[in-house]
Amino acid sequence: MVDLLNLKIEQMADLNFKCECGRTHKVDIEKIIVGSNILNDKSSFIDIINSENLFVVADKNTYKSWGKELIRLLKRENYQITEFIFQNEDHLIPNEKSVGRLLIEIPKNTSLIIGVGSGTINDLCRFLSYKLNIPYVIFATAPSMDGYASMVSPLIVEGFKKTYEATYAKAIVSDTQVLRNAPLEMIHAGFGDILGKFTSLTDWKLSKLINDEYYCEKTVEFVEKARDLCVKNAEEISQRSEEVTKQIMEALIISGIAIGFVGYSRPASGAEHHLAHYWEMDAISKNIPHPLHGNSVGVGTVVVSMIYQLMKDKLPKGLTPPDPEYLISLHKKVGSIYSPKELGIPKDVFQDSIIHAREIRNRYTILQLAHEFNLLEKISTILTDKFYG
Ligand SMILES: NC(=O)C1=CN([C@@H]2O[C@H](COP(=O)(O)OP(=O)(O)OC[C@H]3O[C@@H](n4cnc5c(N)ncnc54)[C@H](OP(=O)(O)O)[C@@H]3O)[C@@H](O)[C@H]2O)C=CC1
Ligand SMILES: O=C(CO)COP(=O)(O)O
Repeated sequence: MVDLLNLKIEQMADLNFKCECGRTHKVDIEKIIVGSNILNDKSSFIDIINSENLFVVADKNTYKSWGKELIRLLKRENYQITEFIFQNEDHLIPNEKSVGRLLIEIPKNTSLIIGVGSGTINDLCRFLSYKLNIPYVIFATAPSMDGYASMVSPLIVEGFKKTYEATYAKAIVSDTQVLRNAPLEMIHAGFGDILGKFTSLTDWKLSKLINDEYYCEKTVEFVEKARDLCVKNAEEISQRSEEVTKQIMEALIISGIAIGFVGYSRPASGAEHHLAHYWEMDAISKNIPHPLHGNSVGVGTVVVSMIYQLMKDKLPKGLTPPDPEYLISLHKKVGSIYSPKELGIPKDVFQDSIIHAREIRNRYTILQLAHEFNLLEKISTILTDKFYG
């Protein structure tokens, strides 16, 4: 039996074991690296790039943060490289236009796709890889979300954020020297995505108790252990030490692995994600900027924990919901935003999101339970007053 809770991150590559839950859990990722100054020691990752014709994808910022240096190194190693750097003036969106652009640019003889970036670049490269059946490796530039190790790609199609089946990265390569220098907001976003596990795991348990949904205790413990290590060191996050950056990155990778264990994003994504997706889609539909995914999830986690409090006499026995005051205290330690108003979510959008966010995914969460008790309007009014006055 695999001692899941005591594996080092690099030992999680290529896992395959039969779990007590009855399912076989797998990780089809050949290599996971969370190192330091790794371009100075190419032997740690170069074996993974055993293809000749590379298609390297980055955007303006990620090219600067790591892409340029990586491309220079790969050229020195005589790989054939076609590079495509998104030059968007605004935020790059994982939508039809971006997927189409990559399809236009990718050479026919590409044998490996290399993404240099965080969530959006990773999802675009993963989707391209899946559709074209060409492996991809992600060089991660920010510890901002938990999708590096997952096998799904949330994309915006016709304005709607939907999670598409995709594939694992062949390898995840990250360097704490690069990660710790990402904008602080992105590090806070990663922490927010990790905080989200307080409510996503509670929603999963809720559905197990109410609907007898499949539930894996080992997966839950695996995610909780990584989450709790980050939480323990929350105060140090803004100092960007290599050690804490590594803990955040590893927790994010573990959360992605948990998605793969289960086959869909249940361990990582509950009502807090549905609120975050709702806010993001609303902003995209109005062509206005939106907060980073993880920053929205971090706020959504506080909001959802308050919904749990408001619903406490309706919860099944044995469910322990997260405490909003505790979550707020963690945000304060980190210095991250915990109020939807401060995050820039318009009052009317917040009010509607409490009522309608449950509709964007077919997943049982506290929002669904509140809907069944006809309480969503009331909860929406209470929380809107609380945050917006
Ligand atoms: N597949 C999955 O399971 C998951 C996917 N996601 C998805 O990930 C996306 C969010 O990812 P997230 O990483 O938060 O945001 P983005 O990938 O959208 O990144 C925001 C911007 O930050 C910039 N950036 C990245 N790294 C650096 C760096 N080191 N230095 C300077 N700038 C940098 C980039 O530049 P620029 O401004 O030039 O664009 C980037 O576009 C969402 O679409 C979300 O749905 C989230 C969780 C799980
Ligand atoms: O963002 C995710 C996990 O952090 C993916 O979640 P969804 O399945 O809700 O798109």
